[in-house]
Amino acid sequence: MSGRQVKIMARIRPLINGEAEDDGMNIVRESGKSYIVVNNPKDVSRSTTFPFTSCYGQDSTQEEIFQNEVEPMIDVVYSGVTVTIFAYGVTSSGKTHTMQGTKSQPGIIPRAVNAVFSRRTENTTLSVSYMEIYKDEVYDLLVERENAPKLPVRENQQGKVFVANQVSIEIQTEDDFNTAYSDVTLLNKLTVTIGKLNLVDLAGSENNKLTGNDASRMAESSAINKSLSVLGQVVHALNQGASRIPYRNSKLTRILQDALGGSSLGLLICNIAPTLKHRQDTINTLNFASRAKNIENKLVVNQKGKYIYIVHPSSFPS
Ligand SMILES: Nc1ncnc2c1ncn2[C@@H]1O[C@H](COP(=O)(O)OP(=O)(O)OP(=O)(O)O)[C@@H](O)[C@H]1O
Repeated sequence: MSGRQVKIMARIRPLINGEAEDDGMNIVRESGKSYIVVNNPKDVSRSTTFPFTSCYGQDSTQEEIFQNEVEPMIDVVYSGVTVTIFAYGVTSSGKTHTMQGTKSQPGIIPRAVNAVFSRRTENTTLSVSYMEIYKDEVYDLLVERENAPKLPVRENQQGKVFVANQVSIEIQTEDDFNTAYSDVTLLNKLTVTIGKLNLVDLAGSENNKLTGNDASRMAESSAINKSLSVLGQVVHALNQGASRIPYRNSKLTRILQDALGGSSLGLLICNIAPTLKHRQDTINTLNFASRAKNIENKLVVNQKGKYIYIVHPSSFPS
């Protein structure tokens, strides 16, 4: 992580649902560097190349991603460092597979929880809370939806940002976590915070087509669009060492301010689909990553919804 606060990596998912192999993209590895080349079938000379510190191809495994990218970060969590891991990409690009996975191919969240439990001492307790950001307002998902009040985002005297009035439940075992987790997975999209480890599964980004005349949907799209766009600006500003980081411009970045800033480490995973059909989405996602890396590009993103799930370990003196 030397010096860089947010590392950016890419993962190309395998072909699914009868998709045919085509020459949509390939990974080039040269002199210790790796690049994703997004091909332009009409004009090969206009293919686009995106450099990444780490690229994972269609045959990558959940295990190697966890071992290479995530496990070293978990090792520092108990030493007090905040780590935030984001999965970003369009619908069906593999975000949920990467973060959550399946029973036979568990992803980052269950592996990270397992790793956190295995490093826990007798004096550590874990509790969970979870919340949703919807139209830039925060709701408690442990409270019945109809009764759920908007939760205020506050700052304590030390300037630490927190979500006030949140319900949290203690978990004693990994099974307790799995029970809570299986409930929350019904909710589609989530963020997990394990103490000082935040695992963030952003909802699908897609081209921002604000069509139709459904005012509520348009408000939703535009709030989501803004929060992702601000996230890009925050990641970019952190990487640049800027003096002003625009955390306050959205609830998502405000809540993650403590996680993203200071001495924290981050990993942004860009999930992409392999075929030419997804070419424009892929370019949008990689542009998002590039923007964070200060490569000149434009960003147009949209996102459907956002849920946040938090596990807090606390240590007590023995
Ligand atoms: N690395 C992978 N290996 C095997 N299958 C994968 C992989 N990545 C994605 N898939 C499969 O591709 C499909 C879409 O992936 P996934 O549901 O993770 O996408 P998503 O980005 O979370 O989409 P959405 O934003 O719509 O929730 C799923 O059926 C998933 O199992």
